[in-house]
Amino acid sequence: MSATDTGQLRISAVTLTPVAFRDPPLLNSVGVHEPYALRTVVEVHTDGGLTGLGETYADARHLDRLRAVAERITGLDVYATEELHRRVGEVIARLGGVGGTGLTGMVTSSSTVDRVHSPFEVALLDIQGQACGRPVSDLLGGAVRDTVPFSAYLFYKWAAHPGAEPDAWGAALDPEGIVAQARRMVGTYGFTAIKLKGGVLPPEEEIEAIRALRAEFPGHPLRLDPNAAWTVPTSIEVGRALDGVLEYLEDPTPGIEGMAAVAREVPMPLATNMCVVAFDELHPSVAVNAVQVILSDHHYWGGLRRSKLLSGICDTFGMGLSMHSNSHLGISLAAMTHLAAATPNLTYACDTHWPWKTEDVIEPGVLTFKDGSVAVPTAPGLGVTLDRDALGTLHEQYLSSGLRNRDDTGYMRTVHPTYRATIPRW
Ligand SMILES: O=C([O-])[C@@H](O)[C@@H](O)[C@H](O)[C@@H](O)C(=O)[O-]
Ligand SMILES: [Mg+2]
Repeated sequence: MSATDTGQLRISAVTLTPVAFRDPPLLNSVGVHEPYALRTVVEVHTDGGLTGLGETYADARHLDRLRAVAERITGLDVYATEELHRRVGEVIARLGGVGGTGLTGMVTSSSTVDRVHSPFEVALLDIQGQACGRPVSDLLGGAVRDTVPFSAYLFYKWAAHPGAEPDAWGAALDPEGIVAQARRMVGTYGFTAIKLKGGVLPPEEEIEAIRALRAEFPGHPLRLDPNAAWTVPTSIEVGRALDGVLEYLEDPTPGIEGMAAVAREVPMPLATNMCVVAFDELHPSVAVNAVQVILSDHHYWGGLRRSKLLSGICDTFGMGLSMHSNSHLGISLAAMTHLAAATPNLTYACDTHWPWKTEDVIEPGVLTFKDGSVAVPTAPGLGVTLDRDALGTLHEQYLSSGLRNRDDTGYMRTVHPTYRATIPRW
């Protein structure tokens, strides 16, 4: 009788594969994206022959922590995700130190244990789903929607990486460029909501870009996210100028106190993936009503089940829930889609960097966009399959790229040597 038949599915080995995939020169408040984005593909193997997938960051310190956890979980029952979390905690306590993942290149104090736990938990849920023949969304309470809406994620960008040929998107450095980018992205994917990554140009220019988007897309909810590039007074000014235009304003200024000061004076909800990125930051934020919308992200909120816990907390305290994204691949998109499908109070279109990538590690065809939404996979587990050739190619790319940490600021300095990532800048 196999391990699956007896209900005993134990972890027999873990494979961690860092990969690098091409990324355009997208600008943000701390610099510019390097030619490659880094991710780690996590494969958890079981004695029953099933393998589960997870995807996470690949910055060097994070990878070291993943390796240490991988050694500690052999033999663990795949249903024992609480024990997994405990063991990850033990490993992180032994290794010492916090931070050090270059998560977004932004200020963050996200819990290290949750961040390291996440891809293993996702992989275990993938295995559980395969074992019982149900999609991961069923393990999270069942899909309450068949498709998950995502938003167009616009970036100011250069036409090309220094010394390279222009990419297919071209430059976007003014309102016309941003509107052209939006037309192309909405036209290709059918997105019904639009987010602009700000914090790049002086605020009045970004206000102008948002107004141009409003004129071009009168029915699309709009969001602006300057990643804490503005002071409190500037944030209030921008918030008031965009009254009635934005569905929410994301991280205008740093910190819970600063966000609370802005929230008291602007007409729209404030959202964050910077000042509340871990469970211990929820209470201080709720106490001063710093944010009205949390952008969840299973990669640093501790996986899919802990993201559901976050959704319950948001519900309890009357906060809205949206979803954050960094550069990611298909394993993450599958996990995000299952989670969003099974989270009733996730009422905003989720962020995704998906349109910016041209390479992946999964076999194509399962995750496709129609009218801006992705159909929730119905196959057992996450419903995606690794493309081993692609995985090998992107791993080779990781080795040859020489990149081992995300460093948007350092890369910007190679072009503008005096550049400083000043937060807030305006
Ligand atoms: O990829 C970027 O440049 C974004 O700025 C990313 O790092 C942020 O984490 C993210 O998209 C956000 O919403 O703040
Ligand atoms: Mg953000």
